[in-house]
Amino acid sequence: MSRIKVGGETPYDVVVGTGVLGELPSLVGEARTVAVVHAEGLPEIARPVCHGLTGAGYEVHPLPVPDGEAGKDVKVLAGLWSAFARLGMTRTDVVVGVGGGATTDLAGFAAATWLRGVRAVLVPTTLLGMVDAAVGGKTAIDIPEGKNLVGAFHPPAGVLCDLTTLVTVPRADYVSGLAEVIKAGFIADPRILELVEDDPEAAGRPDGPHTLELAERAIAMKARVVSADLRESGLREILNYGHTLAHAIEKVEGYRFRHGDAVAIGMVYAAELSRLAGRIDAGLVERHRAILTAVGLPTSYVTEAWPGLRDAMRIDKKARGSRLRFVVLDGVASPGRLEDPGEDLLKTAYERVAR
Ligand SMILES: NC(=O)c1ccc[n+]([C@@H]2O[C@H](COP(=O)([O-])OP(=O)(O)OC[C@H]3O[C@@H](n4cnc5c(N)ncnc54)[C@H](O)[C@@H]3O)[C@@H](O)[C@H]2O)c1
Ligand SMILES: O=C(O)C(=O)C[C@@H](O)[C@H](O)[C@H](O)COP(=O)(O)O
Ligand SMILES: [Zn+2]
Repeated sequence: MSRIKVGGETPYDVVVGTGVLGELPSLVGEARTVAVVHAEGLPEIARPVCHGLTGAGYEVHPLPVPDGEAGKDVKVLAGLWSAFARLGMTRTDVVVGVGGGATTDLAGFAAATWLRGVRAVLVPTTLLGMVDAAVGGKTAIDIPEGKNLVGAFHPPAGVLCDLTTLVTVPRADYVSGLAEVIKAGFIADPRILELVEDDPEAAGRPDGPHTLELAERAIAMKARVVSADLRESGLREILNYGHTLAHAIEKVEGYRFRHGDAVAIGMVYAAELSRLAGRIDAGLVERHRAILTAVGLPTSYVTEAWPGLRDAMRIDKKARGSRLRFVVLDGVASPGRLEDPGEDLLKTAYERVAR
């Protein structure tokens, strides 16, 4: 078991290991009521969490929410607020979020907004949730106008990553999580890229020889970044590599497209932009395609979708007024920004990603 420290105004631990559920009460700390927000399709994963907390003396209330992205919805959030009111949740009580990144984003936002903020402890049960979504305090829901447009920075009080939960994750969802691990490799940790390239098949399995190391490396990278810049005033933007196009794809797909798959395509797009801007060579762009393809991630998207995607990108959170800003690379582990690239560059880069 390892404990990765996240610093900042409200420091917390990310506990990572196999069979570590017993650590949960120590992360929850003092509370009377614990509301366990979990994906409704995962009762068998929520049950041991609730059981462990009840055994530790808490008053535990399971609150099932729609699975996946369907849960990141204002009506679902309002349902949680009503449930918290019925339970009489006070500022000393705790929300525990159990599930994939979508469920922990929702649970975190519910905690951020209830009574203007109560503690959230997150128990991510997908690779993507462990290495990215549950760490760093970004919480959000989607609206038809765009992805994660309503949310808050609300760091969790603790994160528990029990790798045993990964064995039931559908393969496509596991591989989708690898996109964020690979993102961590390109922006900050070349060793991640080497580990995946050495044996892409093993990287795509939760029982692969390097699963723990890959997860720990990605979490440690994110912990370093968010410890220094919780509110994304600069450095934290690097975590958004590939996300400008990714969020546009998710929006035009009505949020029925896996986040990590969209990030994979978005990273190839950002790499193409980097190359067209003269910042990296073609070899590094091809390295993106090769590693993503090797693990089974998509690297291209529909040609005709460009006008809709271009429109959707206008509302990207990194934009300043009408000026788009992209995270690009100047090399592996050397992220930079590309300001207001111009329509020709944006379209030409897309043509290289289109199929
Ligand atoms: N807050 C952040 O910093 C941040 C970072 C990255 C991604 N995200 C968000 O995370 C979401 C994507 O997360 P995700 O890829 O985990 O998707 P997800 O939450 O939609 O989960 C994918 C599917 O796996 C199921 N599942 C979860 N755990 C399981 C398990 N142990 N066994 C079997 N099935 C399981 C879920 O019910 C769902 O159907 C997106 O909404 C994205 O925007 C947030
Ligand atoms: O933590 C961050 O910061 C990230 O950008 C991580 C991303 O992987 C994640 O998808 C995040 O939710 C995107 O944030 P957004 O601010 O672009 O909605
Ligand atoms: Zn992401």
